[in-house]
Parts: sequence; structure tokens; C-alpha cells
Amino acid sequence: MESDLLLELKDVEAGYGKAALVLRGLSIEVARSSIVCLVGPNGAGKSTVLKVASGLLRPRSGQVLLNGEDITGRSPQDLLRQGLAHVLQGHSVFREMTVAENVRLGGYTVRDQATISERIGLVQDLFPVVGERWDAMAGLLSGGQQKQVEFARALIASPQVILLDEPSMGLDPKTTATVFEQIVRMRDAGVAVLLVEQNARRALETADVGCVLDLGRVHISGPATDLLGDSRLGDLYLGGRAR
Ligand SMILES: Nc1ncnc2c1ncn2[C@@H]1O[C@H](COP(=O)(O)OP(=O)(O)OP(=O)(O)O)[C@@H](O)[C@H]1O
Repeated sequence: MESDLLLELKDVEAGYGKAALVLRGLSIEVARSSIVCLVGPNGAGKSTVLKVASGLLRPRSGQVLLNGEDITGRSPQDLLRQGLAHVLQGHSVFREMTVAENVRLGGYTVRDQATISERIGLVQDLFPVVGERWDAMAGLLSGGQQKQVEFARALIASPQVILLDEPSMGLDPKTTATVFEQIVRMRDAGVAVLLVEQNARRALETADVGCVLDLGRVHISGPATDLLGDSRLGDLYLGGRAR
């Protein structure tokens, strides 16, 4: 029987160059069709977790498993082909290219044009604004619209899991709400999401499971709704005591 577990990081230690380790024995599990969010203070290593998962940073020790298969140390291109897409922090659309060109770039690992056309239809359904602005220069879109183009570009590769690094960064509250709705739609379309967010309350309200990082490990984890009511988080990350 197919396991419910899609992506696992096991006892991962990772860091940059000769500097001290950032991740010190971190373990995380992402189940199929679920949203897992990582929250924690600045510099806790949240983005580093995503880089290890997507192959941008090789861990010093520990394992990354996708569908139970050890994928530790594989290249980001290989992992994209295997079903793991990473949407980086900040804005990464090519502003001088159209929305269509930006989205099609995500399909570079897919040879079959019919498959690409079918997936374009799917992402346009999922993110209507992407379809509406298909021929516009991406640089003319608002920040929230550009974020949706980035999501669409990642989904063209038809990933099983998508890693999202601070998708709400720089967006106003209304646009942030739209982007979080889109994250839920991705989950409901069958894509698992590992989400890193500064906006801890918003992320936990959206996610199924929450993990709080501290000192390079998962300090607290559990159902996101439980964490929202956890007084330890209330004090630290949710702007006052949880009620
Ligand atoms: N490319 C890099 N080279 C060297 N050190 C880095 C690099 N990227 C991150 N770091 C360091 O690793 C630590 C963890 O960074 P990371 O970006 O993973 O944290 P974060 O929890 O995502 O924080 P933030 O919310 O501020 O982005 C920080 O001390 C940071 O300075």
C-alpha cells in the first residue's frame, strides 16, 4: 500500500561553509495532500530546511526521503523531475517576459507539448488571474499576481510537493489572504505544501500541521490548530498570549 508520507527529513545537519551548523538534527514529515508550515524566529533556519529538501544545499548528515526513496544530495533539476518544486523567497518572475513565457519556463523538464498544454489549462483554472493576464508583461502585474505566476510556473512541472518560502513577503493583507487561499487550492488539488512563513498566525490558520523551529531543530510540532492555542507560541510568535 502507498504510504501517506511523501517527504521526510531525518536528523538533518546542515550549514554554510565553515560557519556553525544551522540545522542540528532536524526531522520533519510531510504527508500527501497536506500543508505543513515552519515557523520560528529570524535566522532559525527555515529557508535552509527548504534548500536541503530541494537539493540546493547538501546536508552534512541525515537523510531526505521522497516516497521513501533516499534523495539526499540529488540536484534540484533531478528533484524537480521527481516531483519536488521550490518557489524561492522574494520575487522571481522575469519581468520583461510575458506571463505565458514565465509559466512555460517551469515546464522545461516536460518534453510532450500536449502534456504542457493540458497543465497550462489546469494552472489557469487554479489561478484565474494567470489566465486573464496570460499575454501581459509579468513586470506589469501586482506583487500578489506575480506570486501566483510563480506558483503556476512551479505547478507546470506537476510536482507532488511544493516548497514555498515566505510567499506573503511584501504583500498587503488582502493580497496575502488571496495567496493563502491559493495555497489551500493547491493542497486540495493534491499537491503537498511545505510552507515557510514569518506571518506565523496566518500560516497556522491555513496549515494542517505546524512545526516551530528553534536552535536548528523542531522545537514544537502538531496540528496547526493546536499550535494556535499553545501559549508558548502565543508569547513568542503570535503577537501576545494565545487566547
Ligand atoms: N548562503 C548563505 N551563506 C552563509 N550563511 C547563510 C546563508 N544563507 C543563510 N545563512 C545563515 O544561516 C542562518 C539561517 O538562515 P535561514 O535563511 O535559513 O533562516 P530563516 O529562519 O529562513 O530566517 P529568515 O526568516 O530571516 O529568512 C542565518 O544565520 C543565516 O545568516
